[in-house]
Formats: sequence, structure tokens, C-alpha cells
Amino acid sequence: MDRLVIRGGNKLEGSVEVHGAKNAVLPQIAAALLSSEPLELSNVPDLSDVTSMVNVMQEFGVSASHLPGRVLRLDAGQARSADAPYEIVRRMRASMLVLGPLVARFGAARVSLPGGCAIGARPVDLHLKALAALGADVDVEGGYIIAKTPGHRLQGARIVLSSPSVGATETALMAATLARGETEIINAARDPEVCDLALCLTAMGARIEGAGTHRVVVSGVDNLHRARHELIADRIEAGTYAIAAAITGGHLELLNAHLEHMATVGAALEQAGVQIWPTDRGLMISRDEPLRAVDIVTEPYPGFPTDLQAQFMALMAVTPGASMLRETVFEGRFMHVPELARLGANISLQGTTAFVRGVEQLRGAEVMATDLRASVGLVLAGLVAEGETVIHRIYHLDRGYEALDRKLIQCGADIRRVAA
Ligand SMILES: CC(=O)N[C@H]1[C@@H](OP(=O)(O)OP(=O)(O)OC[C@H]2O[C@@H](n3ccc(=O)[nH]c3=O)[C@H](O)[C@@H]2O)O[C@H](CO)[C@@H](O)[C@@H]1O
Ligand SMILES: C=C(OP(=O)(O)O)C(=O)O
Repeated sequence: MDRLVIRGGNKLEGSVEVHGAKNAVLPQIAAALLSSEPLELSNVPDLSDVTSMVNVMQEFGVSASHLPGRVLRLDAGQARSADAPYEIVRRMRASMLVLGPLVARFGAARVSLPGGCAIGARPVDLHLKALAALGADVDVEGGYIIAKTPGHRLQGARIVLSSPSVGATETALMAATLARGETEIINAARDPEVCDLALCLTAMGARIEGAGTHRVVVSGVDNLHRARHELIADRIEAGTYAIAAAITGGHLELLNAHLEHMATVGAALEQAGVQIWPTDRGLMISRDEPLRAVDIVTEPYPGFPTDLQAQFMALMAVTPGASMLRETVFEGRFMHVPELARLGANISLQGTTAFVRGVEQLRGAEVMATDLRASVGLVLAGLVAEGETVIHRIYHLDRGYEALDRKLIQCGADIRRVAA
């Protein structure tokens, strides 16, 4: 397995290109199943999760081709419903997102339950309730979700989500596009990636109002048609590089990044002593003054994103003073804490709150990546640790960061990937 070797101490300077959002592209690949005509997505990032999702689609007979200019063309004209097996779904939870489109278009789906993962139990009850509300018969048998639509067509309904789950909102949204009549999704997730999915579905002919608010209304149509849609930039990738600039006391321009998608993150960074301003090409991040300790609480969008908690913890680990990081989205998302401690961080965990006391200097060590964001949190810590930090199991990083090592090297980091 590849590992990353980082020598800390270099300030990052220059510009970084922020690519299309992982959490936007994955549901939109699944959305291609809703139509017998092709869907072309542009600004598609080069990530192993994209490859995995395309492989999932091929299980259903969807043909996929990469065209010049980061375009992914998906054609579900010959698609059929088939099993989404445990082997696939367990490795990438987002493959669950095929459930809604399969039931909506083919009237039947059999998708493995994903199981828990390194960041929490992650149940899928809200996805299942949403489909049941739309009239599907949903059962769980032998570890598989089996959903069928009597009469082959879902029926519009009022879906009240007990919490604003991103995935359940996306399942409901996609399924409702082909349902008979009107669907109201109450307490919907408001994330930019949900809005981007709604835009993609609208380009395919869906009728959706209120995306980005708590109440989304979908008027079902008989068919969706061919479309082309450009994905939004990845606000989590942008936030990660913003923290890289902050932790090293550097200056980075984040090309394509949008401040309006990361207002809470921007506010927390400004409180920590980081300057942020929009440019013609994206966002400028600059840190010249000493860091200041900031408390954060992760929350559904527009709150502070859980997907940036590990990175912010790495920042606070080298910030003078004490900070408190409370995780309210994924109860188990603290696997990076013992690994940061190996680098000399002073962090204690009480339930779902991490108490961080900044240390003057982290020191390089061997550490283990456990999940995508925990891994990148370790990379950020490695950028300022004295000596050499070796990060094992970096395949997690390739799930969600395109060319992380190359982008960091371009800005002056001393980092190399060593093949096993
Ligand atoms: C591919 C993708 O877009 N992944 C993102 C998506 O994950 P994902 O869509 O899985 O996250 P959710 O918003 O659904 O999960 C939020 C919370 O709701 C709980 N829950 C969710 C569904 C359900 O049926 N029952 C239930 O209890 C989860 O366990 C979690 O505690 O949003 C998360 C929260 O912003 C991000 O961290 C992930 O990067
Ligand atoms: C948790 C994440 O992704 P996923 O939902 O795909 O596991 C993430 O992107 O940090």
C-alpha cells in the first residue's frame, strides 16, 4: 500500500485548483439511472470514488465514457435493475444512492445494507422511510434492502425527514422526479450538493422547487431526458487547502472556490486569525498573524461541516490556547485523535467533544489513515510537524482528493508518495 512521507516546515504559497465536488458527482452519477437518455457531467474530478461509482453503474448495464475536458458521459438506455452487492456498497456508502433511481425507473431494487464505518453507525432508515412514503414496499432481508413498487410507479407524498440527512434528501429527490403527482420533502438537507443535484435533475426535465431550503417540492414527470450539467467546486477540498494555508502561515489562492458555500468555515478561520477574500478566480487565503483558538460545533449545512472537523482539529492542535470541537453529525468521527497524539498533539476526548490544547511544535511520526478526512487531517499536521511524518493507508485520500500530493508540492510542500 502506498504511503506519504512529509517533511514539515514549509509555508504554502501559490495557487491550487479546486476540482468538482465528490459529494455532488456521486449522486449525479446515480441520477443517470433515471433516464433512458444520456447524461453528461462536466468538471468531474479524478477520484477513486468516481471510478467505484461508475463501476456500480456498470452492474446495471449503464455505459460510461470519459470525454475530453473532464466530461463523464453516462448512458442508461440499456440499463436494468440488478443487485448492488455488499462487496461494493460496503466500500463506498454513496453506492446506496442507486436505490431511489432504480425503484423509480424500474419498479424494483435490491441493494446491500452498507453497514457501519469508521466514522459512525450511519443507518439508512431515513432513505427507506422516504421510499416507503412514496409507496414502495421496502423490506430488509439477508442484509439486503429490497424495494418494489406496486404498479411500477411511485406515488407523490409528503416526506418528513426527522433530521436533514443529505443522502436521504437525495434519495427522496431522485425517486420523486418520476413519481405520479407532487412530493413535498420537509426538513430537507440544504447543502450546495443537494442544490446541484436538483439543478442536474432539472436539466434532465425534472420539476423541482425550493432546493436549498427546508421544503423541497417535486412535481413528478413521466420521463427524464438527455442533459448536460457542470458540477460545483468541492467546498470541502477548498476548505482543506484553506486550512493548509492557515496551518503553515502561507498564502494560497483557491481557484474556483466559492465563499458562499463555506461561510461558516470562513468565519471560523477568520476568528482563528486567517484572512480570506474573494478574487476573480476564487478565494485568497492568507495567514500572517499568530493563530487564535476557536471552538466549533459540526452541524448540518450551513453549519460547520463534519467533513472539515479533522482538518480544523489539526489546525487547533498547533494553535496557542484551548479549543473545543463538538461533533454532532457522526458520533464516531474521532479516529484521527490518537493518530494526531502520535505527532505530539494534546487532545482529550469526552463523548463527542474533543478538547484541544495547542502545542508549540508537533513532531513527525508514523501514523495510520483511517478514513478520508482523518487522513487529510494527518497530512495537514504533517505539513507543520518537525521532521518526517509517514502516513500509511493513503488509499483513503484518493477517494476524495484529486492529486493531493502534486497540488501540495506545487505550493512548496515537501511531500512524496512512496509506492509499497
Ligand atoms: C456522499 C456524500 O454526500 N457524503 C456526505 C453525506 O453523507 P450522508 O448522506 O451519509 O450523511 P447524512 O446527512 O445522511 O448523515 C447525517 C446523520 O444522519 C444519520 N442518518 C442518515 C441517514 C439515515 O437514514 N439515518 C440516519 O440516522 C447519519 O448516521 C448521520 O449521523 O453527508 C455527510 C454530512 O454532511 C457528509 O459527511 C458526507 O461526506
Ligand atoms: C464521509 C464522507 O464521505 P462518504 O459519505 O462518501 O463516506 C466524506 O466525504 O468525508
